[in-house]
Amino acid sequence: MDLFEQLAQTLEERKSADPSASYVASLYAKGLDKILEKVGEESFETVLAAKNVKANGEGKEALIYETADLWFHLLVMLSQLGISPDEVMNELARREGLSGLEEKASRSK
Ligand SMILES: N=c1c2ncn([C@@H]3O[C@H](COP(=O)(O)OP(=O)(O)OP(=O)(O)O)[C@@H](O)[C@H]3O)c2ncn1[C@@H]1O[C@H](COP(=O)(O)O)[C@@H](O)[C@H]1O
Repeated sequence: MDLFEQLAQTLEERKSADPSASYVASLYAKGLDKILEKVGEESFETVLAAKNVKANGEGKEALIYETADLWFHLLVMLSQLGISPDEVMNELARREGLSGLEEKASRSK
């Protein structure tokens, strides 16, 4: 089992956990809008961290930290909506070897 699958299993288990004892359960209890707010916040923080690396060549650890926060909150969002990380992986696998430029050009044909 890979880390995403393992985490997805933990997130599923947290659906019946006490919100006062689990961060994930507290997010579920607050609802999808709160989860989406966290995804937006973590996306913004990831972009800021990446810009800092670009400007100063420093802060790669901060960028890794923020990216982990973002991936984690995306997994919580997917879990809340009943979508497994495997389904996203399958979509990426389907695209493997398909040039993004060719795919975009084929849309207008
Ligand atoms: N990977 C993570 C993980 N990454 C980040 N976070 C939490 O995500 C939150 C994001 O940070 P913020 O500073 O934005 O949080 P905050 O200020 O408390 O948020 P707001 O209340 O302001 O919205 C922090 O509380 C982090 O601890 C995580 N919490 C849990 N996990 C995984 O989820 C599992 C289940 O967690 P619990 O449900 O808490 O047991 C854990 O065992 C971990 O594997």
